[in-house]
Amino acid sequence: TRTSRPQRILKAVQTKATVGDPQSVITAIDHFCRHREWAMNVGDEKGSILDSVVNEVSPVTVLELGTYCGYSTVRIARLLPPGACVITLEFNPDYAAIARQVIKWSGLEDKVQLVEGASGDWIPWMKEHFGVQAFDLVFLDHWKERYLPDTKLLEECGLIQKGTVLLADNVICPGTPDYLEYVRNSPHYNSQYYRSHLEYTKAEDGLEKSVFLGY
Ligand SMILES: CNc1ncnc2c1ncn2[C@@H]1O[C@H](/C=C/CNC(=O)c2cc(-c3ccc(F)cc3)cc(O)c2O)[C@H](F)[C@H]1O
Ligand SMILES: [Mg+2]
Repeated sequence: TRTSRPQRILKAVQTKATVGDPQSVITAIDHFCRHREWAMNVGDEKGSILDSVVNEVSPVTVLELGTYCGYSTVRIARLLPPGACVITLEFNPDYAAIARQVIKWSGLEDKVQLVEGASGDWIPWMKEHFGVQAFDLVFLDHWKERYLPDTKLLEECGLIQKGTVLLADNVICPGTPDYLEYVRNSPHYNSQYYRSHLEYTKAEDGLEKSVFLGY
């Protein structure tokens, strides 16, 4: 049977990127998705904004919701200093398997903890299972209707503390209206919108950065 799009993305990485060179992995995926087949990676334009937020926060513990093929996982992990790590949740086993190989090809497996499972099931176990006190940065890029419930769950589990930064992809396209309304109107968050474009297209999209101010 036909290969899947994630399998074709992995093949592009394995034929075009250099083992141990994260930037070449990012470039290979962007080239494939711009010139061969569109895919829902955060992409190069929004990816540069993600990079600037990671550099600004210089996080020790990062949570990523929705790994897909691991493109943004590699973007984040390549900027982390020794000792810092990104925990990334992916509940589709086929995507998780591809992402593990993309992350391995980039040479960043020591900075990544890929957890195969659903955010709603795993968030309550983060403290106990991974010894996480609170996340410095959360990158939301999973099912759009889960951004708000999972943010509330992170708050309830004490995983969002004063200074934690939430960075959400796709707040315009496909859109996350209930999440936007929440973070923009809550007195506990300071929110700002980074206008950009939907990956590999001219359509508008953007990232919302929300800093938790404490209770
Ligand atoms: C619900 N809890 C989950 N836990 C763990 N993994 C999860 C969970 N939920 C999903 N996953 C996992 O996270 C990923 C899901 C990403 C969804 N992303 C998008 O839909 C998305 C869509 C577009 C898009 C825009 C315009 C258009 F015309 C068509 C598409 C652009 C984007 O940048 C996106 O991120 C993965 F697939 C799923 O298994
Ligand atoms: Mg996205």
